[in-house]
Formats: sequence, C-alpha cells, structure tokens
Amino acid sequence: MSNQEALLEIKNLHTGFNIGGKTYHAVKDVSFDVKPKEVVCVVGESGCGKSVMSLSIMNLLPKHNGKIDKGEILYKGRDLAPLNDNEMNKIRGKDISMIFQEPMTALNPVLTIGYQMDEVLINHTKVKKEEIRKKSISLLKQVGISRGEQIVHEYPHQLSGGMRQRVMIAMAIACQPQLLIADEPTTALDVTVQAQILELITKIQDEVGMAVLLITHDLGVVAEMADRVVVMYAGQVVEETDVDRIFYDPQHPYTKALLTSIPRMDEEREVLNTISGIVPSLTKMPEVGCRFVDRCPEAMPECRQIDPQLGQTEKGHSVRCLLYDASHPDKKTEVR
Ligand SMILES: Nc1ncnc2c1ncn2[C@@H]1O[C@H](COP(=O)(O)OP(=O)(O)OP(=O)(O)O)[C@@H](O)[C@H]1O
Repeated sequence: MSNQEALLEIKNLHTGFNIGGKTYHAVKDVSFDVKPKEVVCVVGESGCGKSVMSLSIMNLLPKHNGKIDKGEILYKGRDLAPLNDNEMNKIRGKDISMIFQEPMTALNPVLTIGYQMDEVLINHTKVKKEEIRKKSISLLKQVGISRGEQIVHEYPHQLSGGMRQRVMIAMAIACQPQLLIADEPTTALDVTVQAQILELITKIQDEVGMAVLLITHDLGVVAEMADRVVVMYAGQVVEETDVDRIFYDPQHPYTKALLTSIPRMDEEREVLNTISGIVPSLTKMPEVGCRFVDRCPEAMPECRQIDPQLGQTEKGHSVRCLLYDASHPDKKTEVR
C-alpha cells in the first residue's frame, strides 16, 4: 500500500550494472521515503551506492550498463522507474531538481551563466519572455549573489567553486521544485564555503517549502541538516531513523562505527578512528549473508549465512542486523 503522506517513496529498489555479462547490484532492496518539506540525509562511505540511488531516482543512470531491475520510485504516488527520457524531462527540474558535487559537470562551459539560467526558465516555467532575464538575476540574488547583473554575462570557469554551486542552486530552485536532491553538494568546497552553502540550502528550503534529499559521507553535515537519516552500506539501507536517535541510540554496528570515526568536541584524540577494511567492490560483494560481516566487530557465524532484513526495532527506527532480529536468540532489544 502506498504511503499517503510521502512525497517520495522508494520501495525495494534494485539498481544493477552489467559487468562482464553479469548483473551486480549497486543498490539492493532499498526502501525509504521522504515527506514534504523534510530533510532526509543518506549517509555512508564512498562506494555505498548513494549516488547510484540518487541517479536512479532522476533516471540518469549510465545507459550503456546501468538499469533499475526491480522496485518502485513513487513520486506523489506515481512510479518514475518506468518513465522514458521525455516523460522524465517534464519532472526533472520542475518537480524534482538535483545538484551535484562538482557544478562544472552540470554547467555548460561554453555558455554564459545568464544563458543557462534563462534556458531553465524558458523550458520549465511560464515566465514572460521579457521578464526572463530579470527573473534569472533575482534568482541569483536569492542565492546570495548580489552582482547578478554582471554574473549573467560570465562563463562558469570565471566563478569560484562556491559561486558555481550557488548558481546551480539558483537553477535548481528556478521552478520551485518540491524535492531537491543534493549529492555531496559541499564536498568539493573549502570548509567556510561549505558552511555557507549548507546555510543557503536551509534558507532556500524554508523559503520554497521543498523537501531535501541530501547525500553525504559527512556526519557533521547530517547533524547540521537532517530531520531523518538513512544509513547505507554496500548498496543497502542498514539503519533508518530520526537524526537524534542516529546520534544518541545508534543500533547497527556500521552506524556505530561511522560515529566513532568522527571527532567529538568533548574528547581529545590524537588519531581519528577509521573503520578498518573497505566497502567491498561490486564484483566482490558477498552473495549471501550480511554485507558488513568482514568489518563488523559484533559478527556472529550465522551472519555469513542469513541475509539480514530491515526490521523495525521501535516505532520510527529500522535496522538491518541479526542482532536486532526478533527471531534471533541473541537479539539485543525487545521489539518495542
Ligand atoms: N557506471 C558504473 N558501472 C559499474 N559500476 C558502477 C558504476 N557507477 C557506480 N558503480 C559502482 O557502484 C557502487 C556504488 O557507487 P556510488 O557512486 O553510488 O557510491 P557512493 O556511495 O555514492 O560513493 P561516493 O561518495 O564515492 O560517490 C560502487 O561499487 C561503484 O564502483
């Protein structure tokens, strides 16, 4: 049954890549939802499938080897997974917008900022022709670029990374989308600019009243921005709950390990903890059992034999781990 409250509902999503004639799933059975005006952060190390998941939502997977094999991506109850490019073009930018880590990949280097912004407004809005440029400049003002009249005549390479990201945000909100997907939007920026861009996203989210799906590997960003958090490991959701519980009552061993790998203000540590080992590559993923088993400090022999399922441990808190499986004798909590 569809969740009436959700703006975006991802159900059992499987996205595969064809490698040497065999399909490997970079996203395997991912389900979660985003409610209107909510900020949901998807967090996990590099290679966990965060980008593949967001590209799946936008239908931007590499056509030569990537495809959604199974599952649904319901936007206001309509499944986006089977839509073709034409149908998706009507949704991209207008209802759902996306910003990327490196705006240079999304901006055209040979066209001026003004031309590219005007194009978005021409293609997706009913703004009158004579009003278009004025609207582009006012969007630049909205994202904190005061010299919009000049910037519209400049090319992307003439701007700093932070300014380019502001331009991308201006283009993304041009049509007042209800959902903004931001894939590591601050990773390429230096720390002060990162903070400014996050602040800007919060301000815009408030003004436009949109939901944000924020992809990040940075738990500091999660603490700052999220209402709810989806922790991904090796293509799967391993834990999902509200931001407070992620920090104060983490349950999955992977979430706990991620948390001990960030510095805390109340601790003096010379060396940062890191999680030993790496996320297995797609072709090396265990076929049965828990995908985190080789790095898990709490692993049990059966973790290699049984596929853990994402199950609710309390209202609003789901975990994919045998330790919390109600049917397992070693389970850690009573299911509340
Ligand atoms: N086009 C592709 N063909 C084959 N494998 C791919 C392709 N794109 C991604 N992958 C693989 O899918 C897995 C998930 O990658 P993804 O980029 O989604 O991770 P991520 O969590 O977003 O990491 P990062 O933070 O580094 O972007 C990785 O093992 C990656 O190598």
